[in-house]
Amino acid sequence: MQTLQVALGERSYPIHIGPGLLGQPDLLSPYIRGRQVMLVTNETVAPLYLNKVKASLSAFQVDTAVLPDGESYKTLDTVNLIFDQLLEKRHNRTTTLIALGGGVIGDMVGFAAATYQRGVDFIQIPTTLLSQVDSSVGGKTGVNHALGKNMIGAFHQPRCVLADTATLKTLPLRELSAGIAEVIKYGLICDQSFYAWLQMHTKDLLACDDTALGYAIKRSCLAKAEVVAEDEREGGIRAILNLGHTFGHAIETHEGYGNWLHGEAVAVGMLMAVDLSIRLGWLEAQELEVLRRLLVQAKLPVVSPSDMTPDDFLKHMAVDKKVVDGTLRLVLLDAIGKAKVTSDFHHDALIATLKSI
Ligand SMILES: NC(=O)c1ccc[n+]([C@@H]2O[C@H](COP(=O)([O-])OP(=O)(O)OC[C@H]3O[C@@H](n4cnc5c(N)ncnc54)[C@H](O)[C@@H]3O)[C@@H](O)[C@H]2O)c1
Ligand SMILES: O=C(O)C(=O)C[C@@H](O)[C@H](O)[C@H](O)COP(=O)(O)O
Ligand SMILES: [Zn+2]
Repeated sequence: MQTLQVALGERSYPIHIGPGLLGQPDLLSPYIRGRQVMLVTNETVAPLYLNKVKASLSAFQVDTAVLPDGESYKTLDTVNLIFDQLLEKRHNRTTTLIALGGGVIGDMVGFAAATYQRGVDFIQIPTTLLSQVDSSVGGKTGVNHALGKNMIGAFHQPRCVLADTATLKTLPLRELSAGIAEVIKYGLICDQSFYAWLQMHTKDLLACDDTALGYAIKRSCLAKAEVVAEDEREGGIRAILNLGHTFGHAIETHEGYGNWLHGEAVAVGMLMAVDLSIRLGWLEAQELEVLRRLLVQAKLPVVSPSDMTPDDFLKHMAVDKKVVDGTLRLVLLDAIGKAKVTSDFHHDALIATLKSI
């Protein structure tokens, strides 16, 4: 097991990464303050891992909520099902919510924890690659709105993150690929040598090789922990974690939540960000092909949805959370490993990118 730390003063917390961590009581109990625990998962993950986690919590009053599975259920109505359980089982302010599942469960449970009785503790047990490298860390929680991704939410940090890499053995290949998209993001925004490593080892990640997965998860969490420690609430630098997301969220919203996986939409979005950075003269032209090859290797899409026009993109991008006073800001690259948030691009260049990808 490897342990990283998210350094946020009194809200600091560990990220434990390794195989076989589920079912170890000592990794969870130090982070549970009261006697009550609400273990929340979904219909797919429950038969796989719920009993194992529950068995490790025998010292507590454990209640469970099993939610429907899918991005289309990442809504206030589904979060309300968590509140129903919490109230029916009389959970008080010392309760701890535990999110067992992918990013959809993590985001919703985090939001329920941020708002139940004005805020209670929660723990992340991520079981997808995407949630182990990204969504379980950093405290962004929330739900989707029909008009925009993650539009309702709160910053609320978990008390600890337990990433059992053995759970990835049951993950469908398409979901593994979606997680690799966020891993590639870290190479692009802050680590050129990790990006080069990914060119060599993406096939190992797809084959669920323990060493490769362990390294990629650790490197990604380290990058995210550093950025979050510097800028917890996205006043500045944290926005680089949004590379490809302004385009990607537009795809997810337009296509209907769940039809394009988050990682798939981000993959095409990153290609757009690289294409635009090249058009602006900031990045070497060859980088578009390098990224395209890597995404293809990772079995990710490299073309935007056939039914989306540039106007469709612009409509959705206009509600992006990085928009300031009506001005769109994008995360673009000055070099591989060097991202910036900028509004310094010509509208025609953006349209050319939207048309060409
Ligand atoms: N909060 C953040 O910082 C942040 C960061 C990135 C993404 N996100 C959000 O995360 C969500 C995507 O997360 P995701 O990719 O984990 O998707 P997901 O939560 O929908 O999980 C993907 C699928 O895998 C299933 N699953 C989970 N673990 C499994 C396992 N071990 N074995 C078999 N099946 C398993 C799930 O039930 C689901 O069907 C999006 O809503 C995105 O917006 C949030
Ligand atoms: O943690 C962050 O900050 C991120 O931007 C990570 C992203 O991968 C993630 O998809 C996040 O939920 C997007 O945030 P949003 O603020 O654009 O909704
Ligand atoms: Zn993301």
